[in-house]
Amino acid sequence: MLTVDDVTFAYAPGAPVLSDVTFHVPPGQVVAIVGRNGAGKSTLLRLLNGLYQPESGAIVVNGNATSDTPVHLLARSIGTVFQAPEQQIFNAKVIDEIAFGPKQLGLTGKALDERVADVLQRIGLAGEAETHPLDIDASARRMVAIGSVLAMQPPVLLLDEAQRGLDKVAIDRLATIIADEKARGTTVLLVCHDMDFVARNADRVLGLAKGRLAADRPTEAFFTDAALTAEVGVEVPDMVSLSAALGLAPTLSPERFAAAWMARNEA
Ligand SMILES: Nc1ncnc2c1ncn2[C@@H]1O[C@H](COP(=O)(O)OP(=O)(O)OP(=O)(O)O)[C@@H](O)[C@H]1O
Repeated sequence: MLTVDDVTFAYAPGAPVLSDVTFHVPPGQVVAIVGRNGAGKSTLLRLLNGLYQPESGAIVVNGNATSDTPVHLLARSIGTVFQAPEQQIFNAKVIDEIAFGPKQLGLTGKALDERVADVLQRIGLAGEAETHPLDIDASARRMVAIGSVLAMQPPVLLLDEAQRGLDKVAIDRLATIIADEKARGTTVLLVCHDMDFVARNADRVLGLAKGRLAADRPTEAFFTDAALTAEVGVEVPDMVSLSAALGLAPTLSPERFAAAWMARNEA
């Protein structure tokens, strides 16, 4: 569970980069935060994991107010995969990188081994457990960084452009991981410029424009509102642009697209 209430933040006095931002995300929901470059996404993310404090308003992560929870304790509630996550890697074996976080949480013995084995399998690297993270390809290395956060089982998971640089197989694997986390009741936030990835994985979209929350809609309702996507300044997924190009009602659903296409051809 994540609660952001009326949050305003400025780097310089009198020049807020986020103003009056309010949203709540329940457990088991996947929310994408989208917007133009400079809209305030990374700033919001740093507020959520307690690296910055709001000028006004409040943020509560899994029952912990960011204003009075030290960042290292907050990290137990909110796991962040930063952009360029491979820079978070510092162990000499893939398995040690995955085990590091759970060990810090006090896991030992069978519980630790099972947790690590499960994550290695989920990130597709069970066969590379003993390999040095620098000896696997960039996509796999990124999966190691994602796995090291998953291994902590945070109730809130922030993925900042985690799909960027992944190969096709790894992107599918990440989609499965997101779906599994959702099923486990994790609150998942994606900061993402890839609108096809957002359309495929998010239940809901928050659109930031000039530091304000311009959109808070279910994913399909967001992407099929041309005025809103223009205001937020994002591309629409291929399925929506294809529907529009063919003069069909915009949709993210291949089934609805096919039904509309066939109905028109039969008419
Ligand atoms: N450390 C900083 N000091 C001063 N201004 C900053 C700082 N970091 C970001 N900004 C400014 O705050 C605004 C929001 O930036 P932010 O990085 O949060 O946007 P973003 O949506 O994440 O952009 P991008 O998609 O390019 O990552 C921008 O105007 C940016 O120039």
